[in-house]
Amino acid sequence: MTEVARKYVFDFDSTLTRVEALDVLAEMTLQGKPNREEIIGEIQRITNLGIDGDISFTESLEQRIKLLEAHKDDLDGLVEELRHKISKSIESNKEFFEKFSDDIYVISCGFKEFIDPIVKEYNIPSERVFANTFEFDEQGNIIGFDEKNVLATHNGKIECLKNLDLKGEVQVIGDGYSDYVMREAGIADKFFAYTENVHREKAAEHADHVTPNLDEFLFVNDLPRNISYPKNRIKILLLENVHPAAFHNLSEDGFSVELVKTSLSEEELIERIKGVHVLGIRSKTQVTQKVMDAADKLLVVGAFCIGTTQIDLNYCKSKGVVVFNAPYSNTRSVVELAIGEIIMLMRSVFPRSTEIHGGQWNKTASNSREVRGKNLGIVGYGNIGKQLSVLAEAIGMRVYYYDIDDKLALGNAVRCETLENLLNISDVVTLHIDDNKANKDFIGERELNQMKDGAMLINLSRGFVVDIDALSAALESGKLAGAAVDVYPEEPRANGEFHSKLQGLPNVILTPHVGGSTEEAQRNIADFVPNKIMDYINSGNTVDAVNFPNIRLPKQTNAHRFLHIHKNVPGIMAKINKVLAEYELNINGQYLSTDSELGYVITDLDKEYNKEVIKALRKIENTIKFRVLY
Ligand SMILES: NC(=O)C1=CN([C@@H]2O[C@H](COP(=O)(O)OP(=O)(O)OC[C@H]3O[C@@H](n4cnc5c(N)ncnc54)[C@H](O)[C@@H]3O)[C@@H](O)[C@H]2O)C=CC1
Ligand SMILES: O=C(O)C(=O)COP(=O)(O)O
Repeated sequence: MTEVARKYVFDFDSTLTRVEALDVLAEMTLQGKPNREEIIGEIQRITNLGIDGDISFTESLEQRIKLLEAHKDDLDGLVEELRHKISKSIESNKEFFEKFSDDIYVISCGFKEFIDPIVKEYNIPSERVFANTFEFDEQGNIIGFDEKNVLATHNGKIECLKNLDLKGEVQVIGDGYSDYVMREAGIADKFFAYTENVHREKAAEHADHVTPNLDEFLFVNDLPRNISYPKNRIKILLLENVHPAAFHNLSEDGFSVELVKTSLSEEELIERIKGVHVLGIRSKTQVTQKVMDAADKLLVVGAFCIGTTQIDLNYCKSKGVVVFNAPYSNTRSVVELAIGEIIMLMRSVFPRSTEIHGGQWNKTASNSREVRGKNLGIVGYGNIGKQLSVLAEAIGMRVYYYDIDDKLALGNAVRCETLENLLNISDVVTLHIDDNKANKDFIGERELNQMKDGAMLINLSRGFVVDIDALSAALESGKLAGAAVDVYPEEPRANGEFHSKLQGLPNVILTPHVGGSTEEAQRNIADFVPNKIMDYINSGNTVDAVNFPNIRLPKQTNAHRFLHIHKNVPGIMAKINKVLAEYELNINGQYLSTDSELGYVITDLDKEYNKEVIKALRKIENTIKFRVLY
């Protein structure tokens, strides 16, 4: 694996560190000055002009140093600051710098005074750091730089590298055009545009390879690295307009994320799923067997909602694909909408509103009632049902509930033994049963007839739960005095035209599946689900997975982690450990979680391993998926 002859030439600013050091120095030295912002802006502008090669580098340096008004004493503070600003993937790959120390060089147009102490911690000695040096006056003020240094001149890096006369293949890793020119001049063999901190078009355009982090660089060169597969190679496809924070959270962690506003049809998804490692959906997208069969790289499906029956959970499991959802993030939003709708329906607010919008003043108390003292029947006493129970009591309703499971009654809520009991006594019936397909037509003609005359029905659960024909008939006949419906048997994939039998009926509130669509809920989901996804991809954790044995793993440093997903048949563990023993691997820790169909075993190893072991582990009969984490 070790290429003895290869040399690695790193840029410093915005490559090894996340920042341009002189910008940081400016922030420090200009503190408290009235025109600070202006000067910092100017320094950044000059820095960029220099980096992109639009003004000569010497010129850029001169102008900046003048504006800086820095002193020798400021440099200690700067170094301290830079220590906390090492690029994330550089920091996590210290091992590479240790192992290849002799072959690593820094060529920078920055200054040795702050570069040396930083890169020293990465085993790069001062003699392999090529950079400018400051000139100070007697008081220690920085007044200039050593103009004889080639690095103070335009394209000085070319000259510097030439003088070094390095043997073997020379690879340059940097973010700027000044790094690329070494390759253009033919002195370096390859240029890697390093975009972890800043993406400079000019550098990327000319690169042999754009590397969004050091992991990618190490992967391409097959060098030792902290994670076995660079995160930027992990593709995440987020459908159905999930909150932009999800995009931010996942991109921040280094993944390649694509956002699509709408849901996709099965055919479209089959087309798009190829090469995708993580799929994010909401309630609309159907993850069917055909979709799964087309998914050649899929590791995780994230449902950015509560419901998961749009996903073939078992088939996902059989393919080793873990599914997460957000079981609580939008609960409160649904509950608040239910409370609002109960009041709106009982007061006939929508008919009054429609009349007045049409120019009709109709002040009347008929069919307008308080909710206080009325019976609320909650069907499905789960997370939503229970929270609704508490809030409804707080506004004076008498709560009854029905659930197939035994559920503890909260507050003064009263459990009904049968659905019929509940339907018989409720002034408002609200549905919060889960999205299990067995709940299809749960409320049909018979159940509607069991309701009190003039009662109201709310459905915020799933469209297929209510027989819409029967509901519209009950409303038209006056059996029911109103309804609020948020979910429909057929819902469009994108915003646009929509038709339902319920349209135009009086005292019927129709909403387009927005029970969980609040800014707060969507924001919460955009944190919750990506955290689960990242936890699985980065560490192998499956806590809260809906279709997979749950396991929380200890964090490992300086270890290798193998994830092995297999059918739960006798003897697999023995086979795995036999292979590990054959390759003389020392096991640091091993964790197993199973259900009746599937086994998930995680093995931590404490030393380098022969890559052949991976092939051998993959070959074990009944293996579903195998992944090396780091
Ligand atoms: N409109 C919207 O935007 C949203 C809709 N939902 C839907 O709300 C529903 C409830 O969500 P959660 O309370 O979080 O679910 P949950 O799983 O916590 O509660 C569901 C409850 O329904 C009960 N249940 C299931 N089938 C039943 C049946 N046939 N008869 C009586 N009880 C039954 C279960 O035992 C459970 O207690 C789900 O269908 C979910 O998809 C959730 C969020 C937003
Ligand atoms: O959370 C759920 O189950 C919902 O029904 C909300 O779905 P949505 O994310 O709005 O498509």
